[in-house]
Amino acid sequence: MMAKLFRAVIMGPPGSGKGTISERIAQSFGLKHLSSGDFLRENIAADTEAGVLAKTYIERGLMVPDHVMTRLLLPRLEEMTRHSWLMDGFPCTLTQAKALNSTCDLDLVISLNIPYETLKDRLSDRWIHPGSGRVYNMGFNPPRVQGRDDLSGEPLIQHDNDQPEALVARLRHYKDVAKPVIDLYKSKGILHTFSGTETDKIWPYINSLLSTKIPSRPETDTQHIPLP
Ligand SMILES: Nc1nc2c(ncn2[C@@H]2O[C@H](COP(=O)(O)OP(=O)(O)OP(=O)(O)O)[C@@H](O)[C@H]2O)c(=O)[nH]1
Ligand SMILES: Nc1ncnc2c1ncn2[C@H]1C[C@H](O)[C@@H](COP(=O)(O)OP(=O)(O)O)O1
Repeated sequence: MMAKLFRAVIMGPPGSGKGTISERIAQSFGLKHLSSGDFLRENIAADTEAGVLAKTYIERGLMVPDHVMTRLLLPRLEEMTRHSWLMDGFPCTLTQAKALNSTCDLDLVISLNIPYETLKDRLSDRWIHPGSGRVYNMGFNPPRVQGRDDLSGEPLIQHDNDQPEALVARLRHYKDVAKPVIDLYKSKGILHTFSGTETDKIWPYINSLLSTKIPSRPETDTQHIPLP
């Protein structure tokens, strides 16, 4: 018999570790990791109508408008009716949260609360493989060969909007738009907030919370794979 499906969202400012923690959750609990940034990049690469539109905003370091995001993501979620998933990067705004609400019932929302200084240090040290979206940090998870992606060997790049000047504006914007979303999930009783400066210290708390909510891997009957 298939276990109950599980749907979760992870929220947090840029650099808070959503991508990093989502990968750990996906590995440990067998949820599919869905990322708004990855969906956008796939659509841009495939030159879809929404992708072409989204590109004009992303290139300027702007948020993609709500109607483009919902047009892009909701059909993908509707295809996932038989899967458990964890969504990273969506919803970002109250309009997006309401649209998501009308498509599915969330079981849990994880909100990451990380000090500004920590975000600034991490992002100024973040390197990305543009082809895959794989993320490195020169201190925390460096690539095996400096400046090169572990799998493809291709060069890594840094985003202009990861630099401190752009980051201040991105964080201010995140705070403004995320607050009503966080309030909404709090009022639904599904919000869990984790604060700290290190992913490795936050992770055990998230892991134990999810262990109480997802007793076994939802789409297989295998045991949790413990993380190193
Ligand atoms: N030093 C340090 N770096 C970390 C830690 N956790 C994550 N990182 C790095 O910090 C950067 C940001 O982490 P991501 O997982 O990309 O964060 P995100 O919230 O998905 O960021 P956005 O995609 O910008 O929204 C990456 O370079 C990570 O490798 C940590 O505990 N310590
Ligand atoms: N839910 C959402 N609403 C609006 N724009 C979004 C969005 N999710 C992602 N974007 C935009 C912001 C970024 O310009 C771009 C890339 O997303 P990302 O990979 O999550 O961000 P980052 O560049 O901070 O690592 O897409």
